[in-house]
Amino acid sequence: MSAATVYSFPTTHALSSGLSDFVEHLSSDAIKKHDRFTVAVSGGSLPKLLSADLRHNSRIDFSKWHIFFADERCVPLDHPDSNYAELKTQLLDHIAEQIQPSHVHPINQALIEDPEEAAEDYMDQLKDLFAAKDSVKFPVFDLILLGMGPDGHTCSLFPGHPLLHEHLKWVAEITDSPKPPPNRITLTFSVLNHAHNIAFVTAGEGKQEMVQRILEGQGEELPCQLVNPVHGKLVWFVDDAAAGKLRVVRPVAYKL
Ligand SMILES: O=C1O[C@H](COP(=O)(O)O)[C@@H](O)[C@H](O)[C@H]1O
Repeated sequence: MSAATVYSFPTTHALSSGLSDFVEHLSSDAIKKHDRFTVAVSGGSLPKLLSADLRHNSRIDFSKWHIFFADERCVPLDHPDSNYAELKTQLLDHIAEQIQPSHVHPINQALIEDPEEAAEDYMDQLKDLFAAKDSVKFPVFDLILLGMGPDGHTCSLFPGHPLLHEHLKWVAEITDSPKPPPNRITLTFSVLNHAHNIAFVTAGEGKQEMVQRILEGQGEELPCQLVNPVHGKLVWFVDDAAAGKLRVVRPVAYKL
């Protein structure tokens, strides 16, 4: 995997605060450059770690944000398994007066019974924002926020799954996810790797072995190791517990 900067924090509280500063910095840079901030957010433990501090950050102009989902489970938007529902609880409900509803892009709920159609529809949503010109090969997000599953999966890209070799689609369907629910849609590596910035966010002792395998291991093809930005920057936000087994990669303290 390409050289990543690893930021480690003594507690998840400190991690959330550092992450909020990081996102604020990227958001303000992107808004200065192109008057908007495009971000894709994962589910699982990420929305909580992301939002604890961010939702109180009054220096951010959320009205310029366009929020997509790095992956989504094919369930209703108010289902406990929905990544959108979790982000809504953790962040969107807290910034509802600042964010424009049309700038938040959940999966089309009418299509959850047909993951292939749901994925195509999601690609159309991306095209509406990113591909005003036909020449756009892949959407280029200002930031993609990724989680890391204990098996090394990220988004809904699982170890050994054929989707690891999907290079054409922007959004793919998966109907045999080893982690329930089985039906999902996910951004592909082609989209992930074209982002300006990618941040993995993970915490807890339960993740330390996999963090070490991903960042220091060799000869494996774990999904998180296939995240290699073409031109962008790759960073990890972890707590000291998750960084506990790193021996070669030296985590650094986060500084703007
Ligand atoms: O199923 C999923 O899992 C991953 C990892 O979740 P975590 O709870 O171990 O952090 C998550 O990044 C992904 O978005 C989600 O759909």
